[in-house]
Amino acid sequence: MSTNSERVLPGTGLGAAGARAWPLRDSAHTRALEGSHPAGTGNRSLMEFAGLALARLALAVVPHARTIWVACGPGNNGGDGLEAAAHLQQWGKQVVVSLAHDPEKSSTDAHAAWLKARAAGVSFNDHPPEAFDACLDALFGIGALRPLQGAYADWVACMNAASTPTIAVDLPSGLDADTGAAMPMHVTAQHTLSLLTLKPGLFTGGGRDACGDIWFNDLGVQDSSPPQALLAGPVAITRRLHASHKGTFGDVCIVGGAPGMTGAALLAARSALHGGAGRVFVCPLGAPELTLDPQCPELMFRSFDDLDWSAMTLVAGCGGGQAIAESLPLILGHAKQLVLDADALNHIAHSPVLQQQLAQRPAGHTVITPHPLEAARLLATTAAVVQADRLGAAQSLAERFQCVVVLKGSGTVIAAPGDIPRINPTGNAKLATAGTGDVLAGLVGAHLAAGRPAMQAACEAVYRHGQAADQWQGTVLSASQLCHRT
Ligand SMILES: NC(=O)C1=CN([C@@H]2O[C@H](COP(=O)(O)OP(=O)(O)OC[C@H]3O[C@@H](n4cnc5c(N)ncnc54)[C@H](OP(=O)(O)O)[C@@H]3O)[C@@H](O)[C@H]2O)[C@@H](O)CC1
Ligand SMILES: Nc1ncnc2c1ncn2[C@@H]1O[C@H](COP(=O)(O)OP(=O)(O)O)[C@@H](O)[C@H]1O
Ligand SMILES: [K+]
Repeated sequence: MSTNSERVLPGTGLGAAGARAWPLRDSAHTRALEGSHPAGTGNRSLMEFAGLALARLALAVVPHARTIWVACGPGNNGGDGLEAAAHLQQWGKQVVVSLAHDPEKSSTDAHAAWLKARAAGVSFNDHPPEAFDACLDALFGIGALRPLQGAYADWVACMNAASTPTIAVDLPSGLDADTGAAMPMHVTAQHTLSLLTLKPGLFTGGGRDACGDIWFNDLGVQDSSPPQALLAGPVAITRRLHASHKGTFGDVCIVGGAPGMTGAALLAARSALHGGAGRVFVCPLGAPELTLDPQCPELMFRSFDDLDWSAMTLVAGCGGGQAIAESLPLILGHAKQLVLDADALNHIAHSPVLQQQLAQRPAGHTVITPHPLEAARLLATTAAVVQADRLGAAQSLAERFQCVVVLKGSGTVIAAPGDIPRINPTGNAKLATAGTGDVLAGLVGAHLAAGRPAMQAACEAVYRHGQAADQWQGTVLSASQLCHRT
């Protein structure tokens, strides 16, 4: 029997992380939606649809499994697991269910599912079977609020230690559905079936590592209300008009590269060039004697004081060190379009005057690209706080500084004032190497210079940057190599 769920990540097609954009909905919205469809569709409850979808997915991804362990929690997530257990047992599998609660005290639907599982001949055991071919994590979904302890913690440890696949019901137990923050004890699944809605926490922070492949089943409920976030879709290929010239694609100027960090400016510049900018200038703050990049002779080197950059897109801060500080008032005041990265952001974080200047720039012309620590400095908090709610942190930065924010890391978040935040589906840990952020800043500059609105420029650049890493065949990807492939 084939699955009736859709695979969201990884998408199908060459290196495609996400084949299309998906609406993401948080747990408060999900509960409200559930409340408006208490009986599901037809005569079946949502839990019955969920259980059938789970059983069908299990059969599709582990078709040869004979013994399936279903670990069920006390809430409706456990109920979904019991529904699936009944189906799998009826389809000839040996199903062992573990419960650590009194099923007589469950919700009406979960109690009915327990009765069904018993009637189907499922075995019940307080301990996991000695050997199992697959496991369903039906411990906790959107209702898990506290750290997992006792039998639940033991079962999570057992799932994570097993060499057989785990399929998480709705979300991996111990993962926050809204933020992607993972509790110290959480399930690391090979597959996750998100039910009724796709939750944002699956795609950012700890989500990607905890979920494995991500699947979705809407349980037959259509929802056209505005989402709380969007999973960004693929970038449309733009055709270059025949009658175009280098001026059509805009000028990018890279200001950065303090002593010892000239490479950061060069990486950003090469990336802007390969990303499609018409002309790229470099103002190396720490190496005025530098007049040529032999590996990229297209780049033009100028002194920042002598160049008329007023009509260009500026990318400021890559390897900027202390040297970028004195230029920032001028840049913030006069750059037409601006990307701020690294040390530019660190200086702004320490200066209320620069912060005010940033917030007062004309709307829609500025993109900042902090990693979590840079974001924390700007918000006067810690990287751990930022990581605990990446969507919230990015949106706060966007509102506070009135600009587009690219909060980098696993599941990069792109936010703009008054807009729905996006989570980028592309990219992987091959990008976790020095200089890839400089490449991204240059690429955002190229997309801005080509005339894209700031939010679109940021989303496109982040998607392409990650896609290049997803399509890279080698195990190691250097920033220099990445520049050429975006
Ligand atoms: N909503 C929907 O649209 C649909 C929902 N569906 C499914 O229902 C799931 C949500 O169900 P849910 O609301 O019952 O929450 P769930 O995640 O089972 O956990 C809550 C229970 O766990 C307990 N508990 C929490 N932490 C604990 C801990 N550390 N250690 C021990 N106990 C702990 C908590 O106890 P309490 O806090 O009340 O003491 C409560 O009893 C959802 O993810 C999806 O799978 C689908 O069937 C159909 C559509
Ligand atoms: N595990 C990962 N998954 C996806 N993207 C990642 C991962 N690790 C790093 N990246 C990406 O790599 C880039 C690193 O940027 P940054 O931390 O600024 O590095 P640097 O300052 O050395 O250039 C960002 O675009 C980030 O999103
Ligand atoms: K679960």
